Amino acid sequence: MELLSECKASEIFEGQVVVYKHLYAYLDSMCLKWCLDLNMPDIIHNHGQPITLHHLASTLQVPPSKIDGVRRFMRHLAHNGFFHITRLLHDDNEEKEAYALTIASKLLVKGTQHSLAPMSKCVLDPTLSGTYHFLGKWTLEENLSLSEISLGTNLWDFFSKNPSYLSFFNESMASDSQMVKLALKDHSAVFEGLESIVDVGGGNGTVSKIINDMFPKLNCIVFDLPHVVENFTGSNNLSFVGGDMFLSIPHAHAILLKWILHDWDDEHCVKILKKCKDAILNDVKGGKVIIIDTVINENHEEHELTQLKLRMDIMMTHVNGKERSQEELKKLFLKAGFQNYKISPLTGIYSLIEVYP
Ligand SMILES: C[S@@+](CC[C@H](N)C(=O)[O-])C[C@H]1O[C@@H](n2cnc3c(N)ncnc32)[C@H](O)[C@@H]1O
Ligand SMILES: O=c1cc(-c2ccc(O)cc2)oc2c(O)c(O)ccc12
Repeated sequence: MELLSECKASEIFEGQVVVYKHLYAYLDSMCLKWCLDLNMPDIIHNHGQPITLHHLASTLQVPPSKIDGVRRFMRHLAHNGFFHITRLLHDDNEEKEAYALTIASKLLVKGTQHSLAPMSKCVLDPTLSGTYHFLGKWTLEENLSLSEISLGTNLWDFFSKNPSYLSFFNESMASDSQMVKLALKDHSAVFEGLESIVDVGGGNGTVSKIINDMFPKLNCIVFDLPHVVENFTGSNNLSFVGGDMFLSIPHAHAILLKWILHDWDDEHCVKILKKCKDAILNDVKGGKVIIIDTVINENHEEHELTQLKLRMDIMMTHVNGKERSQEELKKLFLKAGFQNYKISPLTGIYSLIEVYP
């Protein structure tokens, strides 16, 4: 039987485009990796003005046979918003194409405050990204996370056994957290009046340092697994404490969970939230859990934003986590014994949620 006998040829070709777009989508990621491996954003930034293909190729010492390859990669990246192609008048009075940074590629320049280069390097790392070849196996294996299937151990144990990956991951999380700094500026009221806060799963303390800079009198405790925090030292109002959030969380006025709940399945989330509830000092008014996480809002946001969040949802299989809708989060809050919550959009991918006991 011909499955498509009822369809017009044009519809079949549209279907082919859908399939091929998905099939080749990983090449977008590979081009991004190419661009970072060759330091393109830094080279253009250091050049101080749009750079011609010839100049780019000579800076990189690209052999003549590959210069056209560079042009094609740059064309692809420009088409996807990473570079502007402008025209420069050369000494010989001839106009030449030149590449300029866009906001997206400025975010990939290394060593700047808002650099997402560490995040990109981590996500594109062959060992970590290679785990996604096992999604089929993940589906058929009861309970196991993708990391357990492909790396042989859960992600947090993998990091404890591979310290270079741990700092790689921490730096990538820290680079994302600098973006949160931009967003929190307009939401500083959530921290007002608090005397202490525990940043659960706070990694190298980037978010806590941001909050501490905004509120120097606020006592911030970065709480993470012992091997994660063992080499960090705090300062006046910022300290690092090692422990396990499933056992006990230090007491404070507020508990912060940034990018924690989406790392876990519902059962673990309820356990974490119950421990948070126990940790909120009950002799204070205004005690709460502050959550910074991704919330899927399919019917009320741009298609592209939902698409990104749904991709992240697939990514979370590496720890058996997931991205949730407001309704799914509400169920977790109520199950953990919380009474009330308030969700505000923060940035593109983040929402800010205050949960009250
Ligand atoms: C996705 S990272 C988020 C880091 C940080 N909150 C941020 O957004 O930049 C999750 C963090 O949870 C920590 N973590 C995992 N299991 C934990 C546990 N049982 N107790 C405390 N922290 C844990 C990890 O070590 C890691 O730093
Ligand atoms: O951006 C990431 C990337 C990871 C990641 C992907 C694949 C692996 O094999 C390991 C790590 O994990 C993340 C994560 O757990 C999170 O909460 C936020 C972002 C990312």
